[in-house]
Amino acid sequence: MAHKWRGGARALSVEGMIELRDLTKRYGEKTAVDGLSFTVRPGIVTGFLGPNGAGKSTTMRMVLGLDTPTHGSVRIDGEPYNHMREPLHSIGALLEAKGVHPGRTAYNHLLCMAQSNGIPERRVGEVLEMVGLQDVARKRPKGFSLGMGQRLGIAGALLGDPRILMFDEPVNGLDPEGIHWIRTLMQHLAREGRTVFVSSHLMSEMAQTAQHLVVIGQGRLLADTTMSQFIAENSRTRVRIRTPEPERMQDVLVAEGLRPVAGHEGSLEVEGGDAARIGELAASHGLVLHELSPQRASLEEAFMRLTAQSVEYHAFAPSDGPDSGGPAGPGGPGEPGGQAPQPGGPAAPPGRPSQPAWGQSWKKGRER
Ligand SMILES: Nc1ncnc2c1ncn2[C@@H]1O[C@H](COP(=O)(O)OP(=O)(O)OP(=O)(O)O)[C@@H](O)[C@H]1O
Repeated sequence: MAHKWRGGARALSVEGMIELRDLTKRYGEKTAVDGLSFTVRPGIVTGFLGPNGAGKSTTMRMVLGLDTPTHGSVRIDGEPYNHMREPLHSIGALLEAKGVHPGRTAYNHLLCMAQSNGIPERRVGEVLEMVGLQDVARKRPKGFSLGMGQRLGIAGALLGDPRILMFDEPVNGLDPEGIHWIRTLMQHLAREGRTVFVSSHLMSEMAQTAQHLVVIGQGRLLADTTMSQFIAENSRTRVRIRTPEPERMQDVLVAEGLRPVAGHEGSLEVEGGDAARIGELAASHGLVLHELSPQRASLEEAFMRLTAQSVEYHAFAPSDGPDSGGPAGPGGPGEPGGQAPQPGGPAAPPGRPSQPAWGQSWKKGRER
């Protein structure tokens, strides 16, 4: 990956872009992708998010011409994938299902890909080194760990030194070191001016990796926006208050038209409250505060709010029983057995209707 991509006249138009226009895919009665239109641009990592079954993999398969759209179109660098003579030079992809010939070594697998795309053999050694698989180049991938398999898939994606890279769930099942490696690689590729389009279920991972987000639910576009705008537009802020006189504080807040709810460990939480105003109110009533902290919503929370209506298969967390609405305890965010804590992310507010537990108890029921 020696060069940076520089813009010529073509680069100003469509080069490095993936353009979807009214893309639709139906499988019988099922509409997997429903009129999607968006453009993925170079120089940044674009995260592609959506609950299970939202249509991410189907969309990515249509980008690569592996599935035929029922309606609409996808263009890469201005043309459909199937019109490209040597597509690996334009777009490299890692899809969930890896097609590796069981009898071929890692080296030969890449060599076959290279030969069918007019790529010189020396590039095979280069990409194996880039992904750290040079020592196992002559081994068969069937004995590879999940992480090694992902690295081999990424080596294949990088083979043609393409300007556009597309990864479907690249960190699925990887250990922290593997996740860190892929994240760093994607950011590096984007800094080189490449287009990086990556799907993931891991909200916290996307928060650290992507600058732009495309969110879909049940095949439809829900958001196409920057990361910071996405969080701001789809989440509400909350203020946490801790005081030795919670009842009196509550009365003061209610008198101001605010709606405090019982928070974690005896705290009060106010949706949409302004911390400065609450602090002034407390001072004017002589109330001692032990904590007054705005709770910034995490990407995970913003995502769940946005997609709550469009998840395909709902399952409910154990907390949906009689205890739902109580203080966040074990199993709640940040607690053992709960969702991964988010940097700056709040605990689930008590009193709020429970939402499906992300990544905990959702299971797909595929017709495939
Ligand atoms: N070949 C197929 N035949 C029938 N239905 C399909 C087929 N492929 C996908 N679907 C359905 O289309 C919908 C979208 O599936 P898709 O795999 O694209 O979603 P996804 O967002 O990638 O999900 P996940 O994150 O769980 O992988 C699902 O309801 C799925 O069951």
